[in-house]
Amino acid sequence: MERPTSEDSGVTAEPRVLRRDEWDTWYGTLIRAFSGVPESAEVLALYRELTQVDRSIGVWEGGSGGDGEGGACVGTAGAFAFGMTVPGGARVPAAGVTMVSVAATHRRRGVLTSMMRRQLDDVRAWGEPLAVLTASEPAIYGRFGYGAATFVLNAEIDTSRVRLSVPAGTDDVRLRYEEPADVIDACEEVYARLVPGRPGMLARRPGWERLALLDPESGRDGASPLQCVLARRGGEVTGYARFRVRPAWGSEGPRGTVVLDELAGLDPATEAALWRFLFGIDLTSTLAVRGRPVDEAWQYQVSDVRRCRPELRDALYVRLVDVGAALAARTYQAPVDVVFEVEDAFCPWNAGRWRLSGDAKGASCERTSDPADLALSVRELGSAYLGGVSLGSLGAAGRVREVRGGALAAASVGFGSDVAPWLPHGF
Ligand SMILES: CC(=O)SCCNC(=O)CCNC(=O)[C@H](O)C(C)(C)COP(=O)(O)OP(=O)(O)OC[C@H]1O[C@@H](n2cnc3c(N)ncnc32)[C@H](O)[C@@H]1OP(=O)(O)O
Repeated sequence: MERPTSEDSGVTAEPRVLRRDEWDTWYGTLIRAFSGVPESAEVLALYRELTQVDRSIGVWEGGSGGDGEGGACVGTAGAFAFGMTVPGGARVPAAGVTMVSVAATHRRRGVLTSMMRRQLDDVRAWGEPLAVLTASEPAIYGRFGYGAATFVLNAEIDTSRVRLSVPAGTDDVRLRYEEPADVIDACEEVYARLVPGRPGMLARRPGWERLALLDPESGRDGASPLQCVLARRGGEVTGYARFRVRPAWGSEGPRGTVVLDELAGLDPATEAALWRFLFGIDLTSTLAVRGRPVDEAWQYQVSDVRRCRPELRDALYVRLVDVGAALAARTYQAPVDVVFEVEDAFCPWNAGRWRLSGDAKGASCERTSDPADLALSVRELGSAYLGGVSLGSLGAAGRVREVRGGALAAASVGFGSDVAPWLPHGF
């Protein structure tokens, strides 16, 4: 089917960098594309502050000036400057693609495609080897080379029936209610210490810690304001949980729900103490958790995992913007020496053959004219990059072609990660 070009559909403007004074209009376009329900003033103010305008683009149509000035904003996209942990613990610059929208009046005319083109060219020019995002719909970004790389666990735990067995040392952990804002620095310190240990975690940029405290009444869905419990061991802060409680009463009595927002612990005993606390809050019978790591310990401590109703969900999508730099930035849990034949129609600078040699200490990845061992698209490399999706599984799905026998299994082991990659919060 022939598609109108951006020119014959009336969208003539190319994406251009946002100006600070255009933010309200630009953000208004985004909000409308997400249904138009207004955000609270505090949420709006924080996002205005966090937006990196010099890394944000918009498409403006019908303005008087040559650059579309004064026209309508019909497309938006931003790219936070993040540092993301990769296997081995290095922090790699990653553009956090965000706030993507196209006005419904201008959909399916190539506006998103033009923004993705501009943005990936920019990310490359900034020297950032990775672009990452969470997708409103998984079908959108594969064509631009993004692959689903991390998954999260959601659960609705029936705490009236499920018991938790905790490891030794759990009773040494002391918990205390605190005002969330009063202990934000202590919580951030815990968070920062966890970042290098898990691929996919993002070092928080200044100001991001305040996102976790935003608590507009409209977002509570009948639950309490945000509550916080701080964990200490031997006087030192070792973890925290932020949560809400939604009360409910049935004919049989109380059946409230604890809704977990965030939980972090520096050691297994602290984590277990926090989970035990959440399981046991009086007048509740459900613990609702979303977006947890897929390998989190509580799953192996419960008496009945089925009554926890676990559910997997795709989370972080990864795009290798510079294949060589990205693959060389992580380590490999078993030695790898493999030539990839990479297909990348959207970022052709990545296409062709690359030799990756590496182990648990480091890696190099260079262009080569040697014959290929494995053939795949950049999207599969993105999926496998953090060790959360195995190259072997992608091969079994027909998405990686093994050219040299044995190469797939060897590379698959090397790319794995002992700790499941995890993105703790959206952006
Ligand atoms: C990281 C984030 O911010 S995720 C948030 C993404 N934004 C939203 O979901 C808000 C609501 N939706 C929108 O604003 C728009 O529909 C967008 C941004 C998803 C798509 O914008 P458009 O300008 O319509 O996309 P564009 O015309 O460039 O489409 C390019 C291709 O992607 C396809 N496509 C676009 N959106 C979708 C979708 N939601 N599902 C499946 N395919 C899609 C198009 O059909 C087209 O395919 P083709 O090249 O085979 O013809």
